[in-house]
Amino acid sequence: MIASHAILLGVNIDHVATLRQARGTRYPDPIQAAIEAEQAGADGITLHLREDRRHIQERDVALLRDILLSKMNLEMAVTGEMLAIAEQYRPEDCCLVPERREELTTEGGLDVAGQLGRITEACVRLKEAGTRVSLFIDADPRQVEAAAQARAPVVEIHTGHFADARDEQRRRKEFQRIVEAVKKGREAGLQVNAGHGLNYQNVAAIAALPDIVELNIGHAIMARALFTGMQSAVGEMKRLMREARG
Ligand SMILES: CC(=O)[C@@H](O)[C@H](O)COP(=O)(O)O
Ligand SMILES: NCC(=O)COP(=O)(O)O
Repeated sequence: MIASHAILLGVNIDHVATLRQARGTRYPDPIQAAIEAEQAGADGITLHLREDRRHIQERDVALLRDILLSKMNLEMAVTGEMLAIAEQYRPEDCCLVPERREELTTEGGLDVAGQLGRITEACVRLKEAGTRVSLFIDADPRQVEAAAQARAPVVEIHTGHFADARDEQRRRKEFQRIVEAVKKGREAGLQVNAGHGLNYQNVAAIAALPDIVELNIGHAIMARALFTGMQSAVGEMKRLMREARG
């Protein structure tokens, strides 16, 4: 069997900041989490600067910009404020996500097809700032096609519906949707990433898909790290992904 290319892990550190913001203290510091995650093998650090600043703060973005040895994947809404911040800090990657203040976490993918002009403008603006744009989209071929039309080089397929599926039939259906979306993305010449809700139990099925380049995983790794430490939590996720890829 020809081994497919290695799959990369972007570690999302949002929820270290959630714990910090819970009391407004200076600890735990997501900066330390990022450094430890990189030392444990993270191929990149993902952070979501939300409009409501519920966890990651702009200070975190600024410090990590100077500290990271791997790459920064800055997740953000498609707003003038966030585009200006991305132009200021120039992360290697910028993942455009939908955002609603009342949401508990990201609920769905970005509707690229329904706002193609606006998303295309954002992609052009970020490319001019030297940032590689990724669009966080549902496993929907129509959204994949729209992402290609918007000239985004990367898409990140939302795996939350697969992760949240409560029965095997639903999980298989959501998984098949992801398979189709990944195939569509490759056919469109896009880099295809995936993320949201992935954990130590469900990651292998997604990591085994040979055309996926990168997984962005945060909540499950941070939860595990609370008990086993970051080195072990990131290392175990990398091992599961490597084994799944073969
Ligand atoms: C886009 C995505 O799936 C997540 O990275 C998102 O950032 C989750 O938002 P919270 O980190 O606020 O749960
Ligand atoms: N884009 C997905 C991400 O960065 C992490 O999502 P989660 O693992 O915290 O659900």
